[in-house]
Amino acid sequence: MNYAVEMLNISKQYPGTLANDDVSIKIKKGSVVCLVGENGAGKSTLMNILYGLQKPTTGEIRINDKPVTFNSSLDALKNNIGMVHQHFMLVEELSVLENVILGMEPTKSLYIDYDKAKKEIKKLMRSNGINIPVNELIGNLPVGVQQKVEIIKTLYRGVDILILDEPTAVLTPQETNDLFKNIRELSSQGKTIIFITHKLDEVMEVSDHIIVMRKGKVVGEMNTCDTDKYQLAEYMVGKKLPPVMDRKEIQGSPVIELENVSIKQNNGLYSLKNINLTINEGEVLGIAGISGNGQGELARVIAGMTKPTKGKILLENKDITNKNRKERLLQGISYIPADRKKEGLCMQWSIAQNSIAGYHVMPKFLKKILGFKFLDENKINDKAKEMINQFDIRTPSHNTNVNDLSGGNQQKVVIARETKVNNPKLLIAAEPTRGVDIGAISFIHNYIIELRNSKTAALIISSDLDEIFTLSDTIAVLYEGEIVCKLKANEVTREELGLYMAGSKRQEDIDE
Ligand SMILES: Nc1ncnc2c1ncn2[C@@H]1O[C@H](COP(=O)(O)OP(=O)(O)OP(=O)(O)O)[C@@H](O)[C@H]1O
Repeated sequence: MNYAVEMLNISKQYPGTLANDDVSIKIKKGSVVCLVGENGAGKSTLMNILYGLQKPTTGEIRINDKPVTFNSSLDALKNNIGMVHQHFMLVEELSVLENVILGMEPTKSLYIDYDKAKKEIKKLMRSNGINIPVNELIGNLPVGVQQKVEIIKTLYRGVDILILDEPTAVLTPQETNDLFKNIRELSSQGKTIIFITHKLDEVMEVSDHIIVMRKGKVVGEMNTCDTDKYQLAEYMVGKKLPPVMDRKEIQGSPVIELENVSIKQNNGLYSLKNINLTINEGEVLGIAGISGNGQGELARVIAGMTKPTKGKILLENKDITNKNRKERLLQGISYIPADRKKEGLCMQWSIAQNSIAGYHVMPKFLKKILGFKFLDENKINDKAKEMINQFDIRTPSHNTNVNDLSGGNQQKVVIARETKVNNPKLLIAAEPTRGVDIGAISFIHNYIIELRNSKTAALIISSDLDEIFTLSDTIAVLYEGEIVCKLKANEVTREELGLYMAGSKRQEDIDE
């Protein structure tokens, strides 16, 4: 049999963690294979080994029947293997063209032959149904388009085997559809695609074959046509997931109120325009909408990271418009940011240090959590161990750097800190389950509803409509910085919401 990839008896030992434990996989040429499994199962490690970023402790790799040894990703590229990471490796200040040819610039009489490069890239784009302005700066492009640039970059390098690590985590549904079209096109050209994801609908839609990992081992393999997403979910978690918790009926008073809040940017455009909204005790308000329509700004203006140009913000009837982030934190506003690496964690700090990061300079919190107004390492470690247990954070120790955790486990550290240290009156959670496995999603969803049942108000921003429907009492849609509808979650359908997300406005729903 002609396999594109064979990884045989691969083990990878990190200090304290056996990330891959005698893993063997064989991948047929031209197939689309999904690699699934719980957080920390070893999926990224296995793919980083295939891409030459990590060396296996033991084991063998064969590409197109030939044994290979990789010392770096350059070796992998020489064997026509490419990888697109969750966090793109593009230079924002350079153009699409410059990024694609970076390190592989064609030359003519000692100068870069941009015309030749442009022709080649345009040809690649045409044959893959991709259309991107090649002279545009990367920093000006939406993430979905940046990802296409990453794919074109790998194809420019002649890649036949393409690894995509959670490629849809940052994409809108439309961008995800486009990506799947590209994947099908590439597979029909004989390219082999390996796709890591936690989203089971995507697995069922895009793959031919599925490999399930748990605790460093391959625990199952199947053809996609022989399973369904419910069976797969059970396979991945090893048990049935608990149902979503019942909601208590709560007649709460307002926790947070926004009155005509606007943010005008330097270019004169508004990222938020006349936002009026109230979230009551025991209410989850879900913000739906295609990302880039003001969701990030809304979270940040309430958290106190940015100031509104106009309007008022009230917390329990008190004006907090001019209070900064630290003051709002002290008053009970917790914030789980969408990007855990940029805003949620100090990546070089340990879990224990991150478990109180931000709060560590506030004596009031230190007294509340540790019993003292100063830092006591033993108490911090105990607190971190408690969080590790409650949130099932997979790590060898509380002293492990968060940089060495798998993506989903990093996310759990942020959620644990923002909900356990602060006991929030208002929880702002942007994409709270991004990169998190289905078992942990179920835990986090139930945990947010438990907080809501004990009267916490919550603002949930999510590009995943299933998540919005699961968590919300009320749903609002943001479109171009404005709230275009606000409805009870049980009175709106997905289809209706889709229309509002595309900009169709219903004023009577906004006037409360
Ligand atoms: N550089 C590293 N040093 C030490 N341990 C690491 C390192 N990278 C990963 N690990 C550990 O190896 C294990 C497997 O991690 P890996 O990132 O491969 O999991 P994953 O299946 O991709 O998880 P996720 O779905 O959360 O992304 C985890 O326990 C993680 O903490």
